[in-house]
Amino acid sequence: MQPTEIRSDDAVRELGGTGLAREIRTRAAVDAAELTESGTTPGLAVVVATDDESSAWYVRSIARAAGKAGIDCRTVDLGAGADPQLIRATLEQLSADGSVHGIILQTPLPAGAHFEDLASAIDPRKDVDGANPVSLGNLAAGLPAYPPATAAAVLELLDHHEVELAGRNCVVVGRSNVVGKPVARLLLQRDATVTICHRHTPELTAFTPDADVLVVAVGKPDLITDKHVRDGAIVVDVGTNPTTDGGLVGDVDPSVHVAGLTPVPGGVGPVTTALLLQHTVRSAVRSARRPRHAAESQLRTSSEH
Ligand SMILES: Nc1nc(=O)c2c([nH]1)NC[C@@H]1CN(c3ccc(C(=O)N[C@@H](CCC(=O)O)C(=O)O)cc3)C=[N+]21
Repeated sequence: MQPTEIRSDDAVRELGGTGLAREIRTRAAVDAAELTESGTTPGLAVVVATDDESSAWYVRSIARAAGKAGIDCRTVDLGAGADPQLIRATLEQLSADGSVHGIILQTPLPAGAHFEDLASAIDPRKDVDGANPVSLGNLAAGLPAYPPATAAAVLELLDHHEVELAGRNCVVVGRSNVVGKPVARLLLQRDATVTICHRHTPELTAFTPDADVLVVAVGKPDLITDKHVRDGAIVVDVGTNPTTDGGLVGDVDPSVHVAGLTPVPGGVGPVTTALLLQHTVRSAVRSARRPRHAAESQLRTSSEH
C-alpha cells in the first residue's frame, strides 16, 4: 500500500448548511410559538419590485419557511418598474405597522431606484436584512444591528463547522453592501486579518492564495479555481448563479482542492433564509418587551420630523 497515492484522503470536506438551517428554523419556530401564545404573532413583510426569477424563488422560499415557523409573512408585490416613491411610501407604512416586525426589500430594484436610499425608510428595529445604511453603520461601529442575513449566514456556517477565525487570514472577494462589506466587518470583529478584493483588483491570485478562509460573493460561475487557493483553505461560496437547465451554481469551481467548501445549493442559501426568520422573531420579541406607549410616542416623534 502506498498511502501517498490514496486520493480519497484528499477529499474536500463539504461544509453543508441544510442541517444548521433546520436547527435555526426549529429554534425560531419554538420562539415564535411562545410569543404567539403570549399575544404577539411575529410578522414579516417582503417588498418586491422586480420580476427577477431567482428573487421570486427566494421570496416563495421565505414565505414557505416563515409559514412553517409560525411567522405571519406577507409579500407586497409592487410590480417590476414600480415608482421609487411608492416603494419608499410602502416601507414607511410597514415601518409604522405594529403587526410587522421584519421588513425586507428584495433586490434587484427597478432602474432609477437606489437600494440604500430606499432602505433608509426601513425602521432599523425592523431591518432584519440589514439594508438600512444605519444598520450597516452600526455594524461597522460594533453597535447592535441586524447584519444582512447572507453575511450572518457566512459566519454561522464557519462557527457551525468550527472554523477558527481569530488571527487567521481571511480574504473576501466582492464588496457589496449586502455581503462583501458586512462579511468583512464581521470577520474583523472576530479578530481575523481581512483583505477585500473586488472588480478592480488586478490579480486575485496576488491575494487569494494567502487565505486561510476565503469568502466569495461575486456572482460569476467558476471565478475561483485551483490556481486561486491553498489546499488547506476553507472556502465559503456565496454565489447563487442560475444555470440554463434550471440548476444553481456558485462562484467556485466545485472540483477545487481545498480543506473545506460550502456547497451550492445546500450551503449559505438555506442558512440565509433561516436567519431571516430568526431575526424576525428576535425583532418581535424585542417589540413585545417594549412598553406600548413608548413605541407609540417614538412613532409620534418620528412623524413630527
Ligand atoms: N434584499 C435581498 N436580500 C437577499 O438576501 C437576496 C435578495 N435581496 N434578492 C435575491 C437574492 C437571492 N438570495 C438567495 C437566498 C437563498 C437561496 C437558497 O437558499 N438557495 C438554495 C437552493 C435553490 C435552488 O436549488 O434553486 C440553496 O442554496 O440551497 C438562494 C438565493 C437572496 N437574495
